[in-house]
Amino acid sequence: MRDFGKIIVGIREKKPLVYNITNLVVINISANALLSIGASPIMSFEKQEAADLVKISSALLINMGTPTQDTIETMIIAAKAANKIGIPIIFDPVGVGASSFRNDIANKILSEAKVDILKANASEVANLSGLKVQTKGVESCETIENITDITKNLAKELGCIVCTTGKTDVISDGNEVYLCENGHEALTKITGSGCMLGSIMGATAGVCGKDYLIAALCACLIMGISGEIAASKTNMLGSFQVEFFNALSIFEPETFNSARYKKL
Ligand SMILES: Nc1ncnc2c1ncn2[C@@H]1O[C@H](COP(=O)(O)OP(=O)(O)O)[C@@H](O)[C@H]1O
Ligand SMILES: Cc1ncsc1CCOP(=O)(O)O
Repeated sequence: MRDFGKIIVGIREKKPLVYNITNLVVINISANALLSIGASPIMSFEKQEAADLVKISSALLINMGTPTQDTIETMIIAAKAANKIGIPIIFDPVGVGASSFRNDIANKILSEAKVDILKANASEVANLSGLKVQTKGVESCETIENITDITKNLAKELGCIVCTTGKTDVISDGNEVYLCENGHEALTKITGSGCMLGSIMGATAGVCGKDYLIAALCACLIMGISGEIAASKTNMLGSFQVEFFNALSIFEPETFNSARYKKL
């Protein structure tokens, strides 16, 4: 089962600090997702402390879900500091394609910083790839053909790992491609599933050495399997969220026995 078990144990042992500059909708659930898996969260928007926070963190998560001029500046400062000391950056371009403001922000971040993992839903990945795909705010709303090739090509173009989420998650470094089939539809009915996945990717990337392809795949498996476990306990969406956190908190190396993924 590759090194997934080692990653989950590593998170519990190291308790990696994940510095989240994320959106206002998910700030609490993302912090709780990290705590549930055994990592440590810090959430901050203030540029004056960005460089100091990077110094003590194992990974940086940048999520542009509720962008403001100020937070974007903080993201750029933090990202440059992260590049300097070599901690991984996970970038979630939430809602790119919905407004030209968001498109400009995503392009600015990608041109001014070296992102290690770009994690986005299919509409966002398609838009970043230059396809004019209809987007419904922050949700993916079209089935995009050839998403595997689009993901691989974007990874090659950006020189980073790209993880496209959906019923099947596609993860590529531009050469290798993994497909992760774990997950549950209930994950699409609560806000913040994709955002929590980005934060969890911060935890996996923070303990995986430099193998960010496996870190991204591992986070997708953790998310998908935990979603499946939660859905097996309840069909109520409120309880689903509680069960999802419960599943994260008792996730063990053996839990990866339910992993459904393949390498193309
Ligand atoms: N139809 C689906 N069935 C099962 N799991 C899904 C489905 N759609 C998305 N997921 C899972 O939900 C999580 C969030 O993905 P997604 O909804 O694409 O992101 P976002 O919330 O950013 O739009 C991922 O772990 C993904 O695998
Ligand atoms: C609803 C909403 N609006 C701005 S950010 C956000 C949360 C999006 O979270 P996710 O893309 O993970 O569902």
